[in-house]
Amino acid sequence: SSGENGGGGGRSGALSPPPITDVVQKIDVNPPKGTRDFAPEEMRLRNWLFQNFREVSRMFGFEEVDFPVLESEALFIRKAGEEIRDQLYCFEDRGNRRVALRPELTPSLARLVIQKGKSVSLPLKWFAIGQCWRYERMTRGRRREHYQWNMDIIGVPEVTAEAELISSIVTFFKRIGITASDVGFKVSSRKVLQEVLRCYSIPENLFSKVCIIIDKIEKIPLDEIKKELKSTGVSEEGVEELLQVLSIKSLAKLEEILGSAGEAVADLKQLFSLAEKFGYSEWIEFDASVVRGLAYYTGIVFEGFDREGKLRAICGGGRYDRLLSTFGGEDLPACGFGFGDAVIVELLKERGLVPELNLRVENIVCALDVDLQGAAARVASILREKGQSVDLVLESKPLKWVFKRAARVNAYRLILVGSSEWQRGMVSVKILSSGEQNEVKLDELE
Ligand SMILES: CC(=O)Nc1cnc2ccccc2c1
Repeated sequence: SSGENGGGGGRSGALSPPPITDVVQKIDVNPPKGTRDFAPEEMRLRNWLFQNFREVSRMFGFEEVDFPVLESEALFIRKAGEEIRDQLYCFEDRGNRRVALRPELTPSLARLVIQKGKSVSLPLKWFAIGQCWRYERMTRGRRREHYQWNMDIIGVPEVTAEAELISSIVTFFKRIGITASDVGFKVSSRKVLQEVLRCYSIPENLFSKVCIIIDKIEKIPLDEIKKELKSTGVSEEGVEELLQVLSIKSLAKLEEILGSAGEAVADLKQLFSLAEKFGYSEWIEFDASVVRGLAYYTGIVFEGFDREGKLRAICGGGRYDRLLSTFGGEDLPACGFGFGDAVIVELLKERGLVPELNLRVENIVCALDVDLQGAAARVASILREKGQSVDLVLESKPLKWVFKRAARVNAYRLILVGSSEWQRGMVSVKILSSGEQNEVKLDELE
């Protein structure tokens, strides 16, 4: 506590002890449970990841958008029994409004599309990278926040949109050294379930609930799944038929069961043929058990998985043609995906693909005595005006310290401002890798 609060404390000598109000109780310097800090090394990796997200989005002609991390709770209240709903980070604000930290980006995107209405021309190709939140009991020790890359195409009913989205993710994986032998995409369509449920005259409004239950098929025991399905109103026979269909791993088999007339088979055949044209056939496989855990998907769904089966889904997405109308907007065909920043880093570590990202400063500039500090500042400004990075030594330090600092910031060269050279308008430049040192006129420094 310095002079500003009048009382004692401050730096000058041993005055009276600071008034009791100034003593801050020891605070916990760790971030809140389930959240992370990004110190420089972690931030470099995050920036590298996001730069690749952005570069791929740009290559696919997508425009970046963003939304508030705080949204009206109503945006996320869905009654399909999703996990994301149980873990909503929601509260009442000082204006007595029910608000929530967004658990995903798609509803915000839908909201903005409706808000823009006729003023935007279709198709929209938007991407966002945003922090998403969940509140879950820390018993599971899982994170409460992560960053998600989303890409969405609004206004395209054809499967070409889903094929384009998968192509963008494949492009991303290839950019960071991940191959089709590392990961794959399981692809299916919710229309498969829809067509089966129709055979058993299950009412449409149960469709989302059934999907959410089925999404848990690998997470909870099978008889629990059956129980939940029956309590939702699916008949014994319907449950058996559903589970039968979900185990299909080939499109041909699916066609045998569902026939060739339905949209599910037609969409999936088109997707696989487009995948061939895009050149990523070896990345995708049909798997009828993929339904994804978000209520609003209506068609093709897909998820990226690691072929060693050690990690959770890397990314996931699909078609959600009804989401806009649930917000009172005009229905618009839409599809998109979410790609989290956590599992991918685990995968990169597993595969030894985390890049070496060292801080590199081009110059470290140091005055050799205290009355040359101004001269050193001038040298730093000249270099910075040329767009160069400079770590300017801000206090008088022994040369030993300066060399240590130069190594720490991984400087390319050390520029020393000494009085005899400065009299002659020169500075001393040392290339730290080779040790080569020479004097350079100030106005010839580049
Ligand atoms: C692996 C991981 O951290 N998952 C994660 C972490 N935080 C979240 C926060 C909101 C929604 C989903 C989330 C998912």
